Amino acid sequence: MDTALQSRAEHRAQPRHFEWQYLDLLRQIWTTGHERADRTGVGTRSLFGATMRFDLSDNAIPLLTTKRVYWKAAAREMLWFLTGDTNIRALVAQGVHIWTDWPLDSYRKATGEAIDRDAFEARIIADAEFAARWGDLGPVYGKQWVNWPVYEPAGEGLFRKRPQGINQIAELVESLRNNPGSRRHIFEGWNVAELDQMALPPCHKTYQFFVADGKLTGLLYQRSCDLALGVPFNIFSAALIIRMLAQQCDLQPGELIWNGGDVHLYLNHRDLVETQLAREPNGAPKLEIANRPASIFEYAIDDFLVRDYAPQPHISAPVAV
Ligand SMILES: Nc1nc(=O)c2c([nH]1)NC[C@@H]1CN(c3ccc(C(=O)N[C@@H](CCC(=O)O)C(=O)O)cc3)CN21
Ligand SMILES: O=c1ccn([C@H]2C[C@H](O)[C@@H](COP(=O)(O)O)O2)c(=O)[nH]1
Repeated sequence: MDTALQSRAEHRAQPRHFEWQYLDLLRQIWTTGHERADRTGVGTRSLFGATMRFDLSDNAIPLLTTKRVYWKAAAREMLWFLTGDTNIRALVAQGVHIWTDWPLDSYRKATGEAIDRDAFEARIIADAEFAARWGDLGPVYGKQWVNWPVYEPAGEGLFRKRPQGINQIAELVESLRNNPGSRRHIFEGWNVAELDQMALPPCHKTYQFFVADGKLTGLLYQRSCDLALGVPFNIFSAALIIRMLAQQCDLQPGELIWNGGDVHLYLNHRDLVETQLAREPNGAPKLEIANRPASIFEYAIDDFLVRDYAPQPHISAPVAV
């Protein structure tokens, strides 16, 4: 940078709070989004193609401050993905309810039983057989990330499934360590052949990474984005996996770049949108990772500490199933 530019940059006012990107998108979609019917029957306002960038240096973490985000639920979900598990039982046992509505909906439709969510979750925890039958989401994120199925030729035009699939996360750690300049640092959830077995096809489907100057930057492409409920979790989780990968690969955190495809607000989120847009961001939350486990698969929830997070009150909103 020439010196004139540099000194101008140094004298620039404080950068805008990271959260304005989110609030601006919320306002833009609510006021100008394309209104349409959607799969859930709720209806949305929608915009196609959006980007947000978050600086992760100095432990900064993109956790919204204009409403409380239950980041531990998102962190537990991320750890659950990394185990390869796709059954909600382990989540429900930890008090994480964000995936319960989909198996519950299938169960109600299949049996006609008008069971409520708490009773369904209690049965999932109490009865392992019931959980195996009704709690599985199919080969969603965790399965594809750490055990992407591989079929090998078995002669005479037949194929056999390899006992162990591809662990994309383990391979990514190796490639970041051994070939940082690669343009192939990707993990992918969109297994075309298995989409029809999934409770929901992946939304946060593609993650790509970039190493420069000892820093790890990650880009998430999310095809479908519930801006009010899903995205606050998704940006936290994406930042979290960048931080875990950086730690495992002796890199510093760089940036998170979030790219949304169909970014939408459900029509029944009006109260949330109006309440949240009347608030202003405050403070700079930090994430500390208190331990360095031997591998990316060995983090525990207590390894993650969020500091300087004093958000405004939670705003509840219904989830479209
Ligand atoms: N319509 C829709 N939006 C989503 O965000 C979403 C889906 N469906 N289906 C699959 C997963 C599940 N995810 C969810 C589901 C629910 C919440 C939710 O209700 N969040 C509330 C309360 C969280 C809590 O109680 O821990 C929130 O205020 O963040 C968030 C993400 C993200 N995904
Ligand atoms: O991590 C997630 C998972 C899901 N969503 C949202 C995006 C949509 O509102 C629904 C998925 O519906 P599709 O019809 O499959 O697009 O869930 C999210 O924002 N984040």
